[in-house]
Amino acid sequence: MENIVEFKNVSKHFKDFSLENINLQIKQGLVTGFVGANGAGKSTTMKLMMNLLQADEGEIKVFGKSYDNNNEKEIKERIGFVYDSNIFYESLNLKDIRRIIAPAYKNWSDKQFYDYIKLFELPLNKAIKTFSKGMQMKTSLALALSHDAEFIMMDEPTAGLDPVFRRELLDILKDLMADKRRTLFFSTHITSDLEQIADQITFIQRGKILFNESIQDIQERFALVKGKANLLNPSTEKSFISVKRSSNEFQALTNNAEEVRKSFGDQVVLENATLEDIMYYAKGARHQYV
Ligand SMILES: Nc1ncnc2c1ncn2[C@@H]1O[C@H](COP(=O)(O)OP(=O)(O)OP(=O)(O)O)[C@@H](O)[C@H]1O
Repeated sequence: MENIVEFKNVSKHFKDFSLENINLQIKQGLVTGFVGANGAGKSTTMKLMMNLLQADEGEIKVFGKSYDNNNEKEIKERIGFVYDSNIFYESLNLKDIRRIIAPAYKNWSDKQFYDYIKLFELPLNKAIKTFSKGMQMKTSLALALSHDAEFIMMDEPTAGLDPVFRRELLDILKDLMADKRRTLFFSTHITSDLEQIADQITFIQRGKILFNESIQDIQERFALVKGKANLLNPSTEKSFISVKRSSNEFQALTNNAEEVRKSFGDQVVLENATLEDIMYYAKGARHQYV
């Protein structure tokens, strides 16, 4: 499977925060969900992908090309970056925006644009400032699709949307992905959206990628483990990413369910871990795990 994006040992340092040694591959035709706590580095990673920020170390390739050698325009033609807020001058309407944006793209299709505007039920003549958050999100998506973007990147597209529109948006995204020609990468805090649509999950924590795996692998490897607290000692605890104790019992997260099954047998109970469980336990992780 082709890599649409590839990060090799990428680092970016700010005064109080660093993205460290990021290795990441985004595969063609898949939906990859990007999760991590507030401030974990998701937007920074996406800005690096868009060349809105430049890495201090390492190599970034998009469609197999780096941003040097005057490749930027060619790469950007093929990306639709869906922002989470209105980036256009607010008194413009959709007709004005089309007039400004269309000439910038070789692959622009007016037919696609008007088809999506109709599908998304957006008004052409109303100022963008009157649009709801959901309408602004649809506008960004319609623009990305009108230049036939192969790689669609969205920063928290479902944040602040009502549940009905969220589901509609997920349906639209599922339809777009049906022919596997496009690749979708989006950040979110709403893990239930990912359970509906994602093939792959990239998990970032404090500037480090903890894993980038298929949903199936995550479901197989990760589990919540429950048992009596007297089973815990420094050696057995090594099987767990993090452990929460109450007086006589513990609950823990493992990323190696099979090993835990072998070593603890029926002394413990294993349950499927949701993405939310993984995020919750990973916050208290005692060590780096991949
Ligand atoms: N230009 C910048 N200069 C200095 N620090 C920055 C800059 N951009 C981001 N940061 C810092 O980098 C860290 C990561 O920010 P980032 O926006 O990437 O996180 P995030 O995972 O997208 O968070 P959220 O889920 O809250 O949107 C934060 O501590 C932020 O303050």
